[in-house]
Amino acid sequence: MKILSAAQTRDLDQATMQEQGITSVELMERAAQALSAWFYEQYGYGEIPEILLLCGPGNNGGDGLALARLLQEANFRVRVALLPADKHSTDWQHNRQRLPRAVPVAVLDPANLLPITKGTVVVDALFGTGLSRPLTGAAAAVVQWLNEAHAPVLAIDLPSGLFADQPQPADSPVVRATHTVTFGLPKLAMLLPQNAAFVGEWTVEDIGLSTAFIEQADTPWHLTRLPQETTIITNPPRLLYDVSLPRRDKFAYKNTFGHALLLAGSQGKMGAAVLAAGACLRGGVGLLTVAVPGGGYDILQTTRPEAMCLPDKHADYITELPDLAPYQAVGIGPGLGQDAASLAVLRQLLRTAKVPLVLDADALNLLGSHRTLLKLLPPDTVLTPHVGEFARLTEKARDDYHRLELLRTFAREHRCIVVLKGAYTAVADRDGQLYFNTTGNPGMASGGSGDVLTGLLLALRADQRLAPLPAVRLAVLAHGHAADLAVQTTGEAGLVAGDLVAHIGPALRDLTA
Ligand SMILES: NC(=O)C1=CN([C@@H]2O[C@H](COP(=O)(O)OP(=O)(O)OC[C@H]3O[C@@H](n4cnc5c(N)ncnc54)[C@H](O)[C@@H]3O)[C@@H](O)[C@H]2O)[C@@H](O)CC1
Ligand SMILES: Nc1ncnc2c1ncn2[C@@H]1O[C@H](COP(=O)(O)OP(=O)(O)O)[C@@H](O)[C@H]1O
Ligand SMILES: [K+]
Repeated sequence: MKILSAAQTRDLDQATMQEQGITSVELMERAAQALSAWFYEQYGYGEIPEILLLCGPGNNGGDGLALARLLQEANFRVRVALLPADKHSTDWQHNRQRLPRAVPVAVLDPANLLPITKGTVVVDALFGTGLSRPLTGAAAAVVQWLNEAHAPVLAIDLPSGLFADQPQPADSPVVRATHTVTFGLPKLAMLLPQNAAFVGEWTVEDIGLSTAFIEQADTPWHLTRLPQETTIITNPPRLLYDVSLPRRDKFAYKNTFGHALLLAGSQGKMGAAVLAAGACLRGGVGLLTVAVPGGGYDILQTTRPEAMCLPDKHADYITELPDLAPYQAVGIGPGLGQDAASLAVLRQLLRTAKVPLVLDADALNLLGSHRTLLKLLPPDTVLTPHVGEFARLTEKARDDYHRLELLRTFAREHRCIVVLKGAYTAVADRDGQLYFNTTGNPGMASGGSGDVLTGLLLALRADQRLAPLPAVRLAVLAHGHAADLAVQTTGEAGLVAGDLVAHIGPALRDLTA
């Protein structure tokens, strides 16, 4: 799925009207119907004493007016408050006229904003994708008043004051919504941690926007999602995959799935090696060899009997690079430590490897503190930094948008695939395209989750049937999906990295086309 800019979103609306021969008012009606359906699902009859709709002067306000009518018809108690304005959009005027007289309408007086009654649900229909500058004056006063009321707020399309695709000044007011319902496609702003407090939970409502337009639209931003049922009616329903694991051939041989080498662990951090090894095995690798410090031999052999083990001559950390000839992919980093000897192993690996590499954790920290090594990265190497590790590889980002630019630039410059881990993990490839992952949950924010991802990436990079980018997108999607399956029994607090390993199998089964 693609993510479009605010300008492209406007063109998409136009293209939809032309393609389907409908007016903008009809499109607005679809939006309002989707919103009212959201209300019915969220709140039963009589559950909310009142819905207060705050409407701006443009089509976002028009959506609000149309929604007010539909909710009134469905017997919700509604009240409309208009932002003072000299001009209103044509569709706004149309829906203002259609609003039943029974709905009380007032114009907001920024100098005299009355308290919001407890229990009232507020709809923020002030501004959407048409916001052209930060909010000031009356609009800013209304937003501040709304935020101070701490009422439940449903934002239409976008929380007012938030730009869809670029940062707003730090001190400019933005509505803090509890929920945002957006149309057609998510907006870039919704995926960034810096906007989480404004956007709240979000959902995308399908209003039948032109798929032909979306298909041809040029954008660097994409989403990776679980398989979706086709909207075309087929019997049985067909699934559309963003990325998938090919089925295994009846006569499959372990070579097809590759022999992977994992270099991981140091004294006190053998758990990272065990978790990554477990994930690699559950990820379907043909054979796995794990190079560990000498002192980690028994641990690895006991916990992961399916893997072969190469103990280093040093007891506490890895000092030697094994002969790489047998392997189809190599992973390095989980629990590695940053000893000078391990740095030398990393350098030698980068110089000599002819197979796909996955670099994580301390391997990234070593790269960050010895940046001349970056020149040695073989093409399509996979790096899996979290935000802190990424800053060590590049620079401290000004904000989340700047970080995305640094990410795309880094991936292009070093011709590698960078997996920037977070709630919406972002995969950047060497062509400058970026894919946000949509699976996973906050239960993953505990030690070892990243090690599991490294192991799974290693397995899928060793799989001879998968190209680099699809393998990485699939690993990230499956990792989050494993967590979403596991959390159903463990709960978020109780989710540990080992649960992710245990659910990789079912997650990959769901992603097998
Ligand atoms: N165009 C369409 O066909 C559809 C549009 N939809 C809705 O329309 C919205 C976009 O509508 P518009 O393009 O009219 O834009 P908005 O309603 O988001 O805002 C535009 C209006 O706000 C004013 N404005 C912009 N920035 C301002 C600021 N900082 N301070 C004060 N005034 C400011 C503009 O001059 C204009 O009057 C979407 O977010 C969505 O909610 C939906 O109804 C779906 C269909
Ligand atoms: N709130 C969250 N929602 C979804 N995924 C998350 C969340 N927090 C962390 N994750 C995922 O968990 C993993 C954590 O990896 P990392 O930061 O390396 O931690 P660790 O080193 O403890 O394993 C990443 O894949 C990240 O995307
Ligand atoms: K809004």
